[in-house]
Amino acid sequence: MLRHRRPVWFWYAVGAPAKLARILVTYRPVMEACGLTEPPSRLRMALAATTNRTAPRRVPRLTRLRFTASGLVLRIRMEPGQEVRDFETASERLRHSWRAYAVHVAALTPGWLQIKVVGYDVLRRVVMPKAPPPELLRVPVALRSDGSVHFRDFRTVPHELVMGATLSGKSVYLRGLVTGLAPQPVALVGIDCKWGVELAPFAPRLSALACAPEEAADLLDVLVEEMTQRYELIRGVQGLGSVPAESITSDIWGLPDELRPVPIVVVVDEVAELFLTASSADEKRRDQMVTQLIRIAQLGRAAGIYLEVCGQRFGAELGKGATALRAQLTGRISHRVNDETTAKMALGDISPSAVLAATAIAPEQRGVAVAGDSSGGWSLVRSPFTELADAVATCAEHAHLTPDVPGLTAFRPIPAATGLALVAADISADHKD
Ligand SMILES: Nc1ncnc2c1ncn2[C@@H]1O[C@H](COP(=O)(O)OP(=O)(O)OP(=O)(O)O)[C@@H](O)[C@H]1O
Repeated sequence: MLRHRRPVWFWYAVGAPAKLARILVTYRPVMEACGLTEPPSRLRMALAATTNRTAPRRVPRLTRLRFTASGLVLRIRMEPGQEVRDFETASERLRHSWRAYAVHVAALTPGWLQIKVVGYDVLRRVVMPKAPPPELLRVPVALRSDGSVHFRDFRTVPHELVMGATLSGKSVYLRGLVTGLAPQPVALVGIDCKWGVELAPFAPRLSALACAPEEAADLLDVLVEEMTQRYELIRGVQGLGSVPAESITSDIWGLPDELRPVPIVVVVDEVAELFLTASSADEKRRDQMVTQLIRIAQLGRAAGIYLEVCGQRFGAELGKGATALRAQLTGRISHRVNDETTAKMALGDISPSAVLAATAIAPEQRGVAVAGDSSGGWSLVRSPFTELADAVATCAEHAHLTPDVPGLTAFRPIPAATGLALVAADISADHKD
């Protein structure tokens, strides 16, 4: 992966035009050499026989070619008898034939497919493409190896598990996520049993923070209570006689704007700490916490409560409830892991090739991860490097947006009044400058 050391501008100035010329000139011979042609039709063969010639084999038609920041995208019409898997199997051969860094095949409509020819290693130095207008709860968190953007979309994938060995890039990934969510009307809740070292710097933008297992247990109880109240609200609105049939809702998103509670994103850093016990009293608390986490994972989506759970390892050996919780976390991100078992914990139920890809991430590829979801799809991604100072500055800048969730007030790390005072001080300092 770290072979191509040419700067990105080289791709625009030299690589892209050269690649275009190579593909156009060699398209037919490459298709033939890669076994992606089909025998001619009977009519063609008959016509050719009348002139004593041999009819050429049918080549899938290249109908469109588009430049992107990282390569070229070919739109291809397949010949009868071909399927997308033929091209997927040949992708390594196509890659070498066109001297590309990577080739990704994707199905379009029946009979059509797209081939992304990636010119260089886009994950070596992550440059995110121009951001589309921000959408609520949809944050561009990483770049995929095919040059497209990987979004953390809480409305599509409500809960996610982020795994990785120490120094693999989990915190940088979380920083990017928090930075993306900070300007949105979302309540951020942190559970960081590493004494708060990872999440406490974001305190101005957090509606609640727990830095010890005892606090985490209380906070989770409050979150479950909040979830229950939201369900009661939804049920109350459903029960109103005046509600037209088309407005009946089963989650907070169908509620009228003035009634809809603010979505809550709960970030749990180092989940294994929640499972650790030293005494039988701890065990009771642990069981209660895990049950509450599982309840949020099972029922939170409709109530607008989402989980982002991070850890170095997350398997059955953590104790009762660990596998049940993991099964509810649909989104999976696995950074470099120390052993295959850990990769299997994160990605085993997604695809064996995803497990292989995660175990192949080298220690120097910090921030590189395999992103998968339970649909079986996965891709290699890398988050852009976000400095802690930048993430902290974004949180301070948007401190005034921190929603006041009444149940969470006791856990708010910086009381609302102080947060506003900080912003006011910031603004007056800016004016003086
Ligand atoms: N996306 C990235 N791009 C470039 N460098 C990165 C990236 N992610 C991580 N790094 C580098 O790796 C270092 C460690 O990353 P990070 O602190 O996120 O690891 P971690 O998995 O949270 O480790 P720990 O579990 O020990 O806290 C960072 O300080 C940074 O230098």
